[in-house]
Amino acid sequence: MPFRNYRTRPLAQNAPFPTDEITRLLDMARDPATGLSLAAEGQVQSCSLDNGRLLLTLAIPRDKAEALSALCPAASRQLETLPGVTVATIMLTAHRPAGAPKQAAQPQGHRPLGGTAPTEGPLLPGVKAVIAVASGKGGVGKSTTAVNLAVGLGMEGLKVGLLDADIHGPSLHRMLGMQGKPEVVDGRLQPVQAWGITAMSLGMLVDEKAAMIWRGPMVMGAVNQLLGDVDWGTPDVLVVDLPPGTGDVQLSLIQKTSLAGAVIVSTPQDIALIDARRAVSMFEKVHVPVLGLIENMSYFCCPNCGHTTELFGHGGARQEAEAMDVPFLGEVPLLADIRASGDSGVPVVIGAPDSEGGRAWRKIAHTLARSLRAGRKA
Ligand SMILES: Nc1ncnc2c1ncn2[C@@H]1O[C@H](COP(=O)(O)OP(=O)(O)OP(=O)(O)O)[C@@H](O)[C@H]1O
Repeated sequence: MPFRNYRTRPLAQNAPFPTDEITRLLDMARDPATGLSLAAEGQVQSCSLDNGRLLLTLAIPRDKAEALSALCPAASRQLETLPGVTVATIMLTAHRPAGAPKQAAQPQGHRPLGGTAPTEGPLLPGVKAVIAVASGKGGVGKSTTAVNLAVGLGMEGLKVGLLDADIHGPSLHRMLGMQGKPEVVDGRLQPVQAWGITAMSLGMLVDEKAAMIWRGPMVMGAVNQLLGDVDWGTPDVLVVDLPPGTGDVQLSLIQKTSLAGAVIVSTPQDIALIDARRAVSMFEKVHVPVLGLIENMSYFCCPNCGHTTELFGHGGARQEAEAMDVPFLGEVPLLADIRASGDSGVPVVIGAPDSEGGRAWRKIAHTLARSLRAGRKA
């Protein structure tokens, strides 16, 4: 079994990952009827050990996903015989079988992390509302917005979950200051508590460099698992931070959950607004209500003299929202404090709730909370 891109963390003291031993143990959980095994079919994407919790991510052929996921519980038990391992979790992501023709991207059925049987049907049955935070263009502050909105909704008294579905660049765990690996209880990943909400990011589970090169089906497999295999409980709202653009993750999320709506983040720059328009139009085409547009990095306010500069122009998102007939939710300035809060893991709505940035996001969270409570569009 090829071991590529795995993180070398000692399993037992000072020992490297015993790759041959892992392969041998996975092979012991072979299906006697078909001869299939995770060792023969899987490619290791990442492998890590933290406080006795082993997390192994395997890429498997898409057409064997169901048969192989059924082997996960037995394979996990085998891995738990390794020294230093108390709980082993196997996460499966799918890839196209070699030589198979490319197909239009389609989300796959939900495949469990080691422990439970495959399930069908809509994911997130206990979640009352799912809100996507999206942007057409990268780097406009979508993740920063998702974090501050989610925590802001929590401050409004709602029970909130936050999912980082930005598979190619997960960052929420850092913005929330989350460390270590999530717990696994009864084969289900437990979201981590931070600042009054619960959150889960792929960045806590796999090697980020490995995830960066994942292609369509693997990305969608990972999203399905983050939705279906995490014990989200019964939050009032699950905020999902999407990757920029209109690709596989957006498609998977739309097909696998019933989205209550999408919030689009843009800077006032023309180029970002053109992409924001594309994002709005994608959600409208699939009948997902656009809850509104947020203008981030709206203007720069000098912390020394208070002078305001409109670095990327100003007011473009408000005009765009009017032109597209979607609500304008508000503008957030470009502030050094906001950048610093993202790096320090303390969201600005917590660290500086009365700063300009803190006030702006709390106001938007208030508007969204009101509309969620009223069960109607903001
Ligand atoms: N209003 C703001 N003021 C200052 N810095 C900001 C602001 N919004 C975001 N940033 C900073 O800009 C950078 C990019 O933000 P963020 O990661 O939220 O963008 P993104 O749109 O999610 O990016 P990606 O496309 O990579 O997912 C981060 O360093 C963040 O701290």
